Amino acid sequence: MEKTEVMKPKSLDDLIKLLHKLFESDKINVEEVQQIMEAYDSNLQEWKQFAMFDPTRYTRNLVDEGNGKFNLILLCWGEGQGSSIHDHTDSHCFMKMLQGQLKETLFEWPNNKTQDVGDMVQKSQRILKENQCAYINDSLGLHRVENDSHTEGSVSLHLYSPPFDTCQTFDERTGHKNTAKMTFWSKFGKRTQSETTVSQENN
Ligand SMILES: N[C@@H](CS(=O)O)C(=O)O
Ligand SMILES: [Fe+2]
Repeated sequence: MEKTEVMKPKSLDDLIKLLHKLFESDKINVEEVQQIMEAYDSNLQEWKQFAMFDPTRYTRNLVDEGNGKFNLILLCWGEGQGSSIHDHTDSHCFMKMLQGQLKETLFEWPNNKTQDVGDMVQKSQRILKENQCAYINDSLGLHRVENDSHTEGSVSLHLYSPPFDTCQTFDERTGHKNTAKMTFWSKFGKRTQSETTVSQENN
């Protein structure tokens, strides 16, 4: 089978330009987006302005609003920090590693919608390495992401389309579900104000 040439972004700005082009169309090609994000060679100088860590939890830093079609968010994961098990609100989720590693654990949806059902079923687990780009949506399952390094922070770049600001989180032992509001630690390189001190839920 013929392999189509993958465009290689020359910089983070170039990647963002290419993404704007791709998302002009109503139909998005998941593999193409994934390949282009993977083809960007992470360069600290280009994204360090967005990288802000919090000692208590992972941070979400808005990089670009994608003309309303997507959100591009840089996530900073301190040593041992991770997310709870969550869904992605019917959006596409691309996750590109910029620094360090992250462990991604996939879970099945709990099958009883009204009652707690006990331990959630783990489907698979993998380590995401620098420059790799992973993809998930709700039909593939739920996930939890963790930086299990004791010595190094991790940084990842997430693209969500369409954008969303709430998701569902799940208790690993019971399958019990909650709605979480997702907030930004910073927007376009500037620390966001009081709204985040009121609710710092992420997930
Ligand atoms: N989906 C999560 C990060 S992750 O664990 O994939 C978020 O946007 O906060
Ligand atoms: Fe996620």
